[in-house]
Amino acid sequence: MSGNGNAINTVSVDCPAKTNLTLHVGKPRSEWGGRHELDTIYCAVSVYDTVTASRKKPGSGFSLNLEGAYLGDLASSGNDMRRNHAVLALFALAEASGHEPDVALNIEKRIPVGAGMAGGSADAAATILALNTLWNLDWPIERLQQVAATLGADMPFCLTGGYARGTGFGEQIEQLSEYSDDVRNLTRQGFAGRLLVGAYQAELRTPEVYAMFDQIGADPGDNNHLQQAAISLHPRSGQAIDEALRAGAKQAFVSGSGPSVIAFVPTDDAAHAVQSAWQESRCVDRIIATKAPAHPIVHIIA
Ligand SMILES: C[C@@](CO)(OP(=O)(O)O)[C@H](O)COP(=O)(O)OP(=O)(O)OC[C@H]1O[C@@H](n2ccc(N)nc2=O)[C@H](O)[C@@H]1O
Ligand SMILES: Nc1ncnc2c1ncn2[C@@H]1O[C@H](COP(=O)(O)OP(=O)(O)O)[C@@H](O)[C@H]1O
Repeated sequence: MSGNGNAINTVSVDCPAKTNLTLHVGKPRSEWGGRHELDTIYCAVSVYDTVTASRKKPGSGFSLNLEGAYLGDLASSGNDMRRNHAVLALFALAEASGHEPDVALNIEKRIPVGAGMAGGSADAAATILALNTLWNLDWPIERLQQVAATLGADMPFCLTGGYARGTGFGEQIEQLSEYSDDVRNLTRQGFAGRLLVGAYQAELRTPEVYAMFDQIGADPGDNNHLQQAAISLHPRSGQAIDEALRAGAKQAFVSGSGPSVIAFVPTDDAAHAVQSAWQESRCVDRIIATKAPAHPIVHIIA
């Protein structure tokens, strides 16, 4: 119920994108549908999609509206709305909680699509968090993560943001405090604070990147074991990493399955130098300046 005890009709959730500060990939497991064993440190970054969920007339079904200047393959008229990850999350939580999916979903997309930043998983997590309030479920995060884990490997993390260690196929989450040894160690290495995202119009399909990893493996010393596979499929990402490190980035790497590149830039000079290097070499299509870590934000609208 809202503060004055009336039924809630509209909830919106800002949900951040994710990157992987480390991503160690093991063997594919048949019992996980071929997904690989992972040991990863997830980190949410302050590029947000906003999902707004509003009640609709009983029996009227769901609706979905997408907004944003960079919708990638979501913009094509052929994109099946029922396969949108936010809609899959609506149906999964409706099923788990015994509700009808009579909800209007509006997604304001800012997270690059197919970029290795879990934009789809962020929208699914935002939908779950919005419905948890809209339907007055008030379920604990662990129960919501159980529903999310049925939808995708990195969805459970998107419900909490911040930092977390992911194991299993990425769905087993251990939240990490900013003061934990893991995070302090990564912060000391420069994996924190101000960053630039080098984004692309091109998208990489996650299964293809993992399949390429199975073929070519990882370079020794790569924090992201999918990095060489992503670069082999999208060489401009490798150029962006080289340009960023040469210009003074503390860390630069492919975000998850890519193609987007994350460059941590601790000073104004480093940020300006990386921005100029990327613009002059035209090795990225779009630059987003942001920071890490970040967390989802729930707003009760009406
Ligand atoms: C690579 C990572 C790193 O965090 O994220 P992105 O960079 O794509 O955002 C994740 O593992 C992506 O998670 P997610 O995109 O949810 O994957 P899912 O939908 O569960 O699986 C899509 C496909 O990716 C491959 N996959 C995914 C996870 C995993 N541990 N091993 C895999 O081999 C499988 O081919 C699977 O069928
Ligand atoms: N709400 C959504 N936002 C982004 N992508 C979505 C969404 N729903 C379904 N998808 C599909 O998921 C694919 C992967 O998108 P995304 O999660 O942004 O990338 P990644 O898996 O690389 O992090 C996209 O190509 C798109 O077709």
